[in-house]
Amino acid sequence: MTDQMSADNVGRVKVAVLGSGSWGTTFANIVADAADLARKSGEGPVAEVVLWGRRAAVVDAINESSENPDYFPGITLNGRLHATTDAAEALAGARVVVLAVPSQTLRENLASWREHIAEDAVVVSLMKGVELGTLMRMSQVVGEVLELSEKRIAVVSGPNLAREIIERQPATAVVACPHYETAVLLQGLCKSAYFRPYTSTDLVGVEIGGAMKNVIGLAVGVAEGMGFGDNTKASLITRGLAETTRLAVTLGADEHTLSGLAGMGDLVATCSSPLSRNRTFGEKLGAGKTLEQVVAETRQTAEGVKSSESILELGWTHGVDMPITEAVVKMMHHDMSPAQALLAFMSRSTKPERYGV
Ligand SMILES: NC(=O)C1=CN([C@@H]2O[C@H](COP(=O)(O)OP(=O)(O)OC[C@H]3O[C@@H](n4cnc5c(N)ncnc54)[C@H](O)[C@@H]3O)[C@@H](O)[C@H]2O)C=CC1
Ligand SMILES: O=C(CO)COP(=O)(O)O
Repeated sequence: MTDQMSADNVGRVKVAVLGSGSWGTTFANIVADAADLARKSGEGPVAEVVLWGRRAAVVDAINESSENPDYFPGITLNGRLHATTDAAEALAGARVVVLAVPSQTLRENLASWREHIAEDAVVVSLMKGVELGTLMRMSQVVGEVLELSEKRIAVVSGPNLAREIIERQPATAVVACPHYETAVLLQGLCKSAYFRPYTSTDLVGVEIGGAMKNVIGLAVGVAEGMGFGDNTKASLITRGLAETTRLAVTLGADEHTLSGLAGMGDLVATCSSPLSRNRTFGEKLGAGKTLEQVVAETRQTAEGVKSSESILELGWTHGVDMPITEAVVKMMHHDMSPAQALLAFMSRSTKPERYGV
């Protein structure tokens, strides 16, 4: 897709969504529904959506009965959605490539997909994590492995609990790309009757908001599991947003992004919803289960568990104080009990409400 190309002269666009888990399936369905709307109205680009998945049984079910029985049994997907286990087939001719795999496997996935990704494709990350070791945001991993300029890398993020959106409940999101026209084009591809995307050029703010809300969601879940009430949870959400904003702004984000959909919006959705995997993970831990028990019970990706470590290191590297993230890391990775983590958090030295950047 060239920089000059606009939404008006694109016409048909092949969109490959890689990853047929909870969010990949849901996002593919959004784009297919958006294409139906565009087809009917004659306005905007019309996407042909191909979903790649690892498991043949899931792919067959999508193709034969428009259902993903592993994640959303009983929900009818858009009938035009086509699925395949062959990444080369999914990627052939795709001008938009959407990535929906766990953050920590992205690098190895991209290495195997790279040769099939068209040179002019725009690559969109749906992931909310930070890579362990490199401390890179997902768009940075994409840029490094695929050697893409940032103009061809975008992110979609926001308060988007997949279960609600697959039921076609109204939701909003942010499509972020430093190249504004690309963000507008992608906005057109996923705007449906129930999904309203806004544009942003602040990739850093949108990605840090998405990754951090998982960590804060874990902390709020722990508080819930320990039996604490709304004051405790509101305090964690608000101080979590302050922590998120400190980190994001230090990394170059616009402060306003963090009070938008990809910051506060997603934080509120995740921290309030029993549908959130991160919040549920924390809740089980807070209620007294061991980390091993909770890990064994968790089938879907709870990104904050691993990303809490990389995010804390990122904060430390840039001299950002991250007390909630630190408490989460101690519980997730250093055998600290929720009660000990709470004590450590509450007994820190007192501070002004606003400090740091
Ligand atoms: N589920 C949700 O409501 C939302 C999730 N996200 C983000 O989307 C990303 C993906 O999450 P979900 O789809 O929810 O997770 P999921 O656990 O539901 O699905 C992950 C998918 O990746 C596949 N997968 C696992 N390991 C893999 C590997 N090594 N190579 C290739 N594929 C592999 C799984 O088979 C599965 O299809 C995460 O970063 C998450 O934070 C973002 C917005 C909403
Ligand atoms: O990102 C999400 C909501 O926007 C999904 O949250 P969980 O990964 O915690 O389920």
